Amino acid sequence: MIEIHQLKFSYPQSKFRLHILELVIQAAEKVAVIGPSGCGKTTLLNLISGILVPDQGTLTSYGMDLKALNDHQRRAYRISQIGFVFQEFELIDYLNVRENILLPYFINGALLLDAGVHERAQELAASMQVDQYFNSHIDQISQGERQRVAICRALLPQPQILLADEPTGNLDRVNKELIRDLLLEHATRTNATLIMVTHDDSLLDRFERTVDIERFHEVVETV
Ligand SMILES: Nc1ncnc2c1ncn2[C@@H]1O[C@H](COP(=O)(O)OP(=O)(O)OP(=O)(O)O)[C@@H](O)[C@H]1O
Repeated sequence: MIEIHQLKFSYPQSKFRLHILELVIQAAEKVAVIGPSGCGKTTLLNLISGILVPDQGTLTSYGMDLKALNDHQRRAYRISQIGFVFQEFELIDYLNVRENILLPYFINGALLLDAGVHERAQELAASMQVDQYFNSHIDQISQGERQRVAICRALLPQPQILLADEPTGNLDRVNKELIRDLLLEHATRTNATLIMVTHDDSLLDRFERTVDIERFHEVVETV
């Protein structure tokens, strides 16, 4: 469960102020996050993942008060609990599909790359319908396939919380729905919490809840 109470956050040298009075996301809930551009959707995901830290208030994730953790503990939380999928995929062009999926294991010493992980990578690629490209380079596959590879990478460490920031933004209609459905199906199968930011109202109907960030916070402009 993710619980936010009286959270206040601002960036240095920015007039933007995020103030979320109360937001509770249940464990394993599938939530779509909406709201106009600049209202703080990405900021919220970065707070939940521990990349950003609230200035005030509390943000508790699966019993952990993120503000009370030190940098090392927050990084450990992020590596062990969070899977992040981005609009721009953030794949590495000079690595092949398999290497991109395994990337978290190359860069995080805390994750152990053993035979089971290799096997799971193969299974995930099959479930995301990209296993036939395992040894292909990223520039040899389509946009929709790239996003599915990025999802495999996010899912491989078996995160409890899957955060997706406008993951369908650059895709055509068929791929938008496919990516949404694959995220939902995988989160359901693994009992993960899924929080997906989207601007596309036509994708909302399959989520358990839609959270409109504007309704949860007030933006205070200061001079
Ligand atoms: N690193 C930063 N430093 C300063 N200001 C920032 C930073 N990142 C975001 N902002 C500002 O914070 C506000 C909220 O940004 P955020 O990216 O969270 O909005 P968003 O709702 O995700 O927008 P969009 O739908 O356009 O992606 C914006 O006004 C943005 O300019």
